[in-house]
Amino acid sequence: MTRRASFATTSCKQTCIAKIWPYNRPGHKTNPIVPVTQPDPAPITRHLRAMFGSRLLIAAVHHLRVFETLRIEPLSLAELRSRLQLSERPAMVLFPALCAMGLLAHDESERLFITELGRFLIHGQTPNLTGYTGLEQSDPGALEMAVRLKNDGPLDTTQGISFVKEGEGPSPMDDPGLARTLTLGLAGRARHLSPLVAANLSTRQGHLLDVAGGTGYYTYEWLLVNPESTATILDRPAVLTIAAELLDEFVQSGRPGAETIKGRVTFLPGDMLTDELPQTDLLLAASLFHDWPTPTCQQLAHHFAAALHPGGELWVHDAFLNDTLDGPLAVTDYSAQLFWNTKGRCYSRAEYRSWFTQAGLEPTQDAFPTQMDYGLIRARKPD
Ligand SMILES: C[S@@+](CC[C@H](N)C(=O)[O-])C[C@H]1O[C@@H](n2cnc3c(N)ncnc32)[C@H](O)[C@@H]1O
Repeated sequence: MTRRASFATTSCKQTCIAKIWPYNRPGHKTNPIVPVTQPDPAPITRHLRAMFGSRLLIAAVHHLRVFETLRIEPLSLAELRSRLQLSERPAMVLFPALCAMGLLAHDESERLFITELGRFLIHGQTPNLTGYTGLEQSDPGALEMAVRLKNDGPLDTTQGISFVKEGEGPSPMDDPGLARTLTLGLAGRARHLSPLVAANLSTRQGHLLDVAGGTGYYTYEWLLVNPESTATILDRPAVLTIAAELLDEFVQSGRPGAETIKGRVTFLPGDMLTDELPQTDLLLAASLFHDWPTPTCQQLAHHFAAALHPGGELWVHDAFLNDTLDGPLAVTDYSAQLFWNTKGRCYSRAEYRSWFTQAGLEPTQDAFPTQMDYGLIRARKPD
């Protein structure tokens, strides 16, 4: 879908009060605490992330010359990657984005080809728009995007990567000032989405492990809906300092039941990649996998599966690519933003399901949209 068409759909949502995903899903209790309607802020994040999609477009046309490479014949993803010398991650960010923009498509043999629209981006084609797009080719963001695509990330990683702690190297999440900035930067999103997530997660008496829980809002909201349950929030120590401050505020909010939450939450400072995880009934991975490359996601899926009791559930709250890897545009733009800022990207539900199956879990086919182009999927550990 083109950006224009996609935004046109959004603008209806923008002006209407979007209906939040039904709380009365069969088998799930209605959550009386969450208001039934509130506006979806997705247009704001879509416009923000469109900048990263623009950088991909300019880099593809002028610095990687994707359209020259494909002009003779359609190519498989593997062949195109090999000719452009792109690693898996940048390829899985760039080509779904160009498909979502309507510039490339897959033929019946899964080969990528240039669409009629995309032909305007072939140098030497008459008429073409490469002179016009070329006016932006020296934009610093586009130049840097080209570098990151070719290098699978920034050239200088000595200060560490946002939202990521891996191994012994420095991490912004272990620096008190940066951890505060980055965690509070996510607080508004978490505050808005957490009641929707809590309303869709299973309602049960038991324990929730919120891995890489950040602000902790997802846990606090779930505990409000599940007054007999307990929870653990695992994150880096500097992040949990902020989560504890936000919990104090939450407890004093005057919301019914909020005063009971403090005694039901455990903060667990640690490293989710290497530490043994506490056993749990539900495990929430909110905006977690998208910070990591595929092999780490596979490793995390095994690690999380091992932490679940039989019959326990792994829930993922994230933005998902189409299984056909051709959109949606809002998510390919988000994937470009994550590619720029983290070690990850957006993944399709099919990719998640394959990791969960390999880890011995049983993924369901359910998909529960929340807001801001996010949704929930889940997998169950067999009894
Ligand atoms: C994108 S944030 C998501 C936070 C929260 N789940 C949310 O949705 O708002 C990723 C979180 O992962 C945490 N994290 C990164 N590497 C980690 C590690 N090795 N162990 C534990 N937490 C880690 C970061 O500190 C950060 O809070």
